[in-house]
Amino acid sequence: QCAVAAAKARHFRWEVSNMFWSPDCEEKVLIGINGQFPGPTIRAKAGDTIVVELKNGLHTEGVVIHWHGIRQIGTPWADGTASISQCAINPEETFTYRFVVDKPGTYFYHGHYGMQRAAGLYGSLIVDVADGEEEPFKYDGELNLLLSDWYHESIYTQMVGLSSNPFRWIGEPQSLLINGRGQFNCSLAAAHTAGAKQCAAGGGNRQCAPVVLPVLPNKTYRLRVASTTSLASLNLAVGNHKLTVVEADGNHVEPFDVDDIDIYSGQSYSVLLKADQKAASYWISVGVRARLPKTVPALAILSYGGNAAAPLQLPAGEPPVTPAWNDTQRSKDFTYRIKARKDTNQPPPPAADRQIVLLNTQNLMDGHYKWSINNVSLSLPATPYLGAIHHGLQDSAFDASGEPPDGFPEDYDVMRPPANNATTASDRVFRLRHGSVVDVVLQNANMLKEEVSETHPWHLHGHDFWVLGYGDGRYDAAKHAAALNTADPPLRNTAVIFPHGWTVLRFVANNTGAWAFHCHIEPHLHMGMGVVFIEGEDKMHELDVPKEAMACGLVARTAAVPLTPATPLPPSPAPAP
Ligand SMILES: O=C1O[C@H]([C@@H](O)CO)C(O)=C1O
Repeated sequence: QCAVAAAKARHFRWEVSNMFWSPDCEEKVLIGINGQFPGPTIRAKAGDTIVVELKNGLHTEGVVIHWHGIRQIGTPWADGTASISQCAINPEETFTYRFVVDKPGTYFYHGHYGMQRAAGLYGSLIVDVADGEEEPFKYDGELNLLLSDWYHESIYTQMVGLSSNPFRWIGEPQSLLINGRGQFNCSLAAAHTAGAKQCAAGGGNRQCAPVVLPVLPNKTYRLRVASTTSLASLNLAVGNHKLTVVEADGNHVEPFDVDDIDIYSGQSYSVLLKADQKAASYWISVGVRARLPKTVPALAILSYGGNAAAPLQLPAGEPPVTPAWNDTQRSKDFTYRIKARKDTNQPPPPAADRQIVLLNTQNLMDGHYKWSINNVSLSLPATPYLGAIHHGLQDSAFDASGEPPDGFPEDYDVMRPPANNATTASDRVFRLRHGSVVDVVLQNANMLKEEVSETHPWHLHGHDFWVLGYGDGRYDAAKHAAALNTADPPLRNTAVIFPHGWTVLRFVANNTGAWAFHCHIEPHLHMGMGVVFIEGEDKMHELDVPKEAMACGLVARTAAVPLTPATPLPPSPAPAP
């Protein structure tokens, strides 16, 4: 009886606003929630309903919040993606998100309108197992690390640069943040100099004081690590401690031991750490991977003694050095080791109904830098797809005359810069048959620069997918399909493509909605690096979409002429005495 009654609604009343803050000891303006940065942590149990009444307290711009990793089964309008699942919430308006967190795991939430995530609009979302359930691994305590990167330039300056001709790239971040805290001034010195260590004590500024994680000797801790960086791929290492990886993106993985973990934007991990060392404290380093770093590592402190209020003992010795940014083989070795946990594994369907190949290229469009998928750069429509289809307005709200290309020419050389730079922008969508099994081949390619290909973490909304395999060069089904892993592939919501490489994913298109699938690097998405999947188009008119979610574009106009509302059922007559 108790187990059934346990699921509950958890209410949050939030106001988003701009505020002065010093995340890396330099004062800037960022986007916070209820006066906090990062935003408040949501903690719930699997099966709970989360209700967030979100007031937009920004002065002149809309806002939405995406609940990253939550599948929104039956509530696609609560996915929080502007132009896709809802209209941006206007200043002074309040919108209520209501959704079920169906699966335990380490998640986070963030803005999904323009580049608001990079302005600091994010926080942790942690879902514990339901009452009476247990994780398949044991630990005594938990530590939470939300990783991000931080730019001193405002997101407006960044966005204007990205869309200008000539192009102005945002460059590398000024600081890396752990739970919203970094130390820019210290990072001017090498992170391991004595001065930096002093600086790492925070210089008395509460907002940029380093994170101290209290542990008790011989206890085992679950470190929850999530990355919501705008650009940086990261590596996390804890001095003198091994880590055992047990969870990735809200799914169990077969445990394996490592010295450090790579984590790409949009991903999360749980790692177990045994506090089995002798000193009073140890450094935790978070460093940049996959791009030539111009940002020094962020530092936090693992403090034995268990009392966060005790005077801080800076660790003796050097912080651990995270692996070289360009040791791609090491990143591949780590990533390829991630497999579904044996005793909780649910293997994927053995075959797909449809394969979509997505070629990732950097292109020029009328002199503007774009990222395109099969030579098409995503441009979002004024009317959210979900609302447009719900109202039967496909033909006028976006280009519904066809799908974007689902492959690229046989003779295209993924190792050379694109010969044809005439990319086009489009708001076309892929329409997936409800319940069909879809394979996506993400194909990386050369940039406009010779010999360069970058790492991209792709994130799917509304689903987890199985990662069936990775490889180098061009994916060739005849050569590679047989070797894909359909036995114990990990379930994830964000998977990386390595430079000049490919990654194959499989998912079941059984969640009615409009779902973004995109590179989680904020400037890359802004430059068009994504696609949209429409699932259950024929069922979308049945959805109970709150009217306030759709008060913009063509749907705002139809809302003035109300749809024929379903006649409410009359109240049941009182039973005869
Ligand atoms: O999108 C990008 O643009 C720059 C560079 O390619 C052009 O300056 C870069 O490193 C990206 O990831």
